[in-house]
Amino acid sequence: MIANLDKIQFASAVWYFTDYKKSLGNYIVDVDGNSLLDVFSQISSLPLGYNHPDLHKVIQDPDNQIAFVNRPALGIFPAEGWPEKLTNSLLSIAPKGHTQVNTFACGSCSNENAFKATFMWYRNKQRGGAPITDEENSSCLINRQPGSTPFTIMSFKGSFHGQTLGCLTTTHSRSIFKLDFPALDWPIASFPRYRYPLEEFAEENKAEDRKCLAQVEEEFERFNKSGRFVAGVVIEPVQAEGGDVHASPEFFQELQRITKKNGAALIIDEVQTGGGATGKYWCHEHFNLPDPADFVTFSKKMLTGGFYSLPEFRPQQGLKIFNTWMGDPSKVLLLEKVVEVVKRDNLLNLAQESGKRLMDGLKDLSKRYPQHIKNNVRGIGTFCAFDLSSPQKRDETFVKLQHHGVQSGPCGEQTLRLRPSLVFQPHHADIFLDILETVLNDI
Ligand SMILES: Cc1ncc(COP(=O)(O)O)c(CNc2csc(C(=O)O)c2)c1O
Repeated sequence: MIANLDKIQFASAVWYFTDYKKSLGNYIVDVDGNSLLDVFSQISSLPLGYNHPDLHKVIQDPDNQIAFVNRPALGIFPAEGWPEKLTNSLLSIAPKGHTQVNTFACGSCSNENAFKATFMWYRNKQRGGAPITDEENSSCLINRQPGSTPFTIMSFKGSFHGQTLGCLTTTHSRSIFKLDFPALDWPIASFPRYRYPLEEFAEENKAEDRKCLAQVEEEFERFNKSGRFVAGVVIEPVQAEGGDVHASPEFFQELQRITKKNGAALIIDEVQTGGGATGKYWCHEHFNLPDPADFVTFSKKMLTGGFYSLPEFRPQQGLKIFNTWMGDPSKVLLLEKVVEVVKRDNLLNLAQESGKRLMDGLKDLSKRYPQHIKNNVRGIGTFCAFDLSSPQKRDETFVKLQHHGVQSGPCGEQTLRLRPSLVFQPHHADIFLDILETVLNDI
């Protein structure tokens, strides 16, 4: 099957063809009939696992079929009832203080448009109400200032924000994503790298926070002095592709203060951390930020891309935060049902309960197999990860887990990350941990 696909397109990234009829709940089934406990869930994008009956009902409902058949250009032809759909789905689970939401196709599209909305907001602040000049309108058509601005977005080493060109400039996780592509010269600061166990290295890790925050301040000063104004800062609550790298609530609280002090926007990229796996819909809500983030971008488990933004970031004109589809109402119909099921079945609490079972078990295995699992087991809810002793051992463990019936996911240099769906229960954690121990005795 891969060979057949490869006749049509590059297919070497395919892991295996999947039987989406037989895949069910937490289990993915390949076309050979092998059933694996899926703790990766399509790169962390399945909210309710495979073939959830409530989602099938959404599609079987005749009132909904119209939305699946007629995909609207949402920016100009929304269907009757669209505001209510957005209210019942996305706004019903919005981060505290957010009342505005836009939908887009994917995570990259959401981050790209958050960057654009940030640049417009920053330029309008500079204008202070002055009219747009003819020189601005003519110069931007040929990519020249003043119409094209010299603004930048600050990002962090190890980050991942997408592979479209603007996002790619803010992505720094793996060279394979960056090689051969042009990149904009935007500021890059360091994301904290902690020593574990955290309780033993509290002072060292606080010093690490201070060092990284000082770099943020330095980059603001360096770029603003040169007129390459930093209009926004984009950051993941946990750097996922970069290796599930965590930072303290205090780091994020201080980052928000520094960002505000420099007149820039804070863009929190919840594409991978958002959607409930951390026990809250929004991971950054574990950080008790003093104020709402200016933007919260999302995709994956939310089934639609998009961003929440504070009212001051609304565009002043049409067609600037805009594209043909602006998302997909059929995905928002599914999301509406997901939100209902998460509430009905208390799945955010389940993520906390299953996550605790995972973390306790992983910490126990890291104590009993220190030669294989490093002592930096980390996670929030089921958004967990552990490091093997080397990239090679990580890869070997990944393959042997697969052969023993577990589909996990690699990230960073030597990390295995867990990204189960929200229907993952404590007994699934036990099954995973038992199989992991079997594999640890075989690597
Ligand atoms: C934190 C964060 N921000 C943005 C993105 C981009 O989302 P998509 O464009 O892939 O939907 C992602 C997507 N994650 C992702 C995992 S592997 C991958 C890839 O392009 O290879 C992408 C993300 O994790």
